Amino acid sequence: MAERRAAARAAAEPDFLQFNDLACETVGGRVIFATNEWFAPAANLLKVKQEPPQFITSAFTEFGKWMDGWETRRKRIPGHDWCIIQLGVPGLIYGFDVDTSFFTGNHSPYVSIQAGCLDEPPTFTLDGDRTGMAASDSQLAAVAKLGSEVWPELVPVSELQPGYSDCCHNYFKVNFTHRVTHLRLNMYPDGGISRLRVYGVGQRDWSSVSTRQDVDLVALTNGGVCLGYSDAHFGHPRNMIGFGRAANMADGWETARRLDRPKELKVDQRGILQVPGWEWAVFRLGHPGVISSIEVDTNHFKGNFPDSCRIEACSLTPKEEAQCIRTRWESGKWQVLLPPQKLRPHHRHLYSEAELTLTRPVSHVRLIIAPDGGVSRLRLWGRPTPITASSDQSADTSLQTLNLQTHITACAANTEDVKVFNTVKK
Ligand SMILES: NC(=O)NC(NC(N)=O)C(=O)[O-]
Repeated sequence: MAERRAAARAAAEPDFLQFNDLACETVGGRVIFATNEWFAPAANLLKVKQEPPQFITSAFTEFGKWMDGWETRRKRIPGHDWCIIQLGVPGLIYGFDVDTSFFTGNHSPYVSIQAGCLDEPPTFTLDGDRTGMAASDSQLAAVAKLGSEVWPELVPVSELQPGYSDCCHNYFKVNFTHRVTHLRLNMYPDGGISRLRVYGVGQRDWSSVSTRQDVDLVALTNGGVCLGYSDAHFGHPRNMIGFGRAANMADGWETARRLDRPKELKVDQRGILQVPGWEWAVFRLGHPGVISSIEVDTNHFKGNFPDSCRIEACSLTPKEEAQCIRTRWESGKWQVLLPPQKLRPHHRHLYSEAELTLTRPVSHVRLIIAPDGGVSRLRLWGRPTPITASSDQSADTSLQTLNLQTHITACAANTEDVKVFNTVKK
């Protein structure tokens, strides 16, 4: 019953929720200006997903009811409230979730979102105004220099549902093909919003990166993105490419226990479990490159780390990528990058060049774990390879080519995979 409910919920959710949150505080997203923050600060909008909005009936501050979101005072002057958010990872935006959890009777009735595409980040941070008056003239003048009034609209003025649990997610799909660095979130005329999730794919400026410098090519901050997976029961694989080390198990990739594990377990000469099934996650690198070292971190996974892992890689054109997504990544192009490795609990596994079996540039990788379990971080260190017009991977860096429709297919396929996984052995 619970599974059926989860499947129905997943079917109703938009596909863009599979992408990365480019504004979250953990990737460096921050609010640089808010017209008013009387009841609750706008910084709450960007809290990490693992900290869902709370409501504490008995919690009050000297300003009023404590709320876990951004809440302005009831406006008694002309205008509307708005704030400016600097994305932690500039990139292409595919959709928003404006979450109004627990704002009932004080939620913002209308919202719109504008995009800033700035070459130079502003050098100031302005504190939100808690006095209940309008932001000062000098604050507004500084913000006006950003041009926020004229920024293009990603979400036109739209009605918001209040924060009851069955309608608090207000999803907005976006069709905008420019790299976004900032957002202006407008509330009409005032009120509260608990969280803003900005789903997209990072776009790093690679011109400043030397081809002789090792970088984590799959990092979210460098434009890496998860394009498919077999199971994400407890944690999404995109968490593995997040910033720093994982805060806890929820900040990693964790699958359900596979039901096809043999009743009696056996190991081979290397001590690796002999099991019929495995779980997988595919990533596109932020830039094609030659991978020279790998980190697989099972931090926090102590009784539920995978027995072993291996990594495969390949180089795909956007057309080939679309085809792979349609066929659920069963393409024959995969080649072994890291042969099977026995894993340890709660441990940072480092693999050097000598242990890797591919020396050519790749654009996609597939992490395979057996039989199931959790991995908190995956780091793929390597050198970005120069892109020539004739190169196979020429368009891979232009994430504008990401085909959302094929991604939807992959997500639908994964839902099916979860069903298949419960009854059929791989
Ligand atoms: N009970 C309330 O939530 N009142 C007010 N909001 C807060 N946070 O106190 C309001 O009406 O805007």
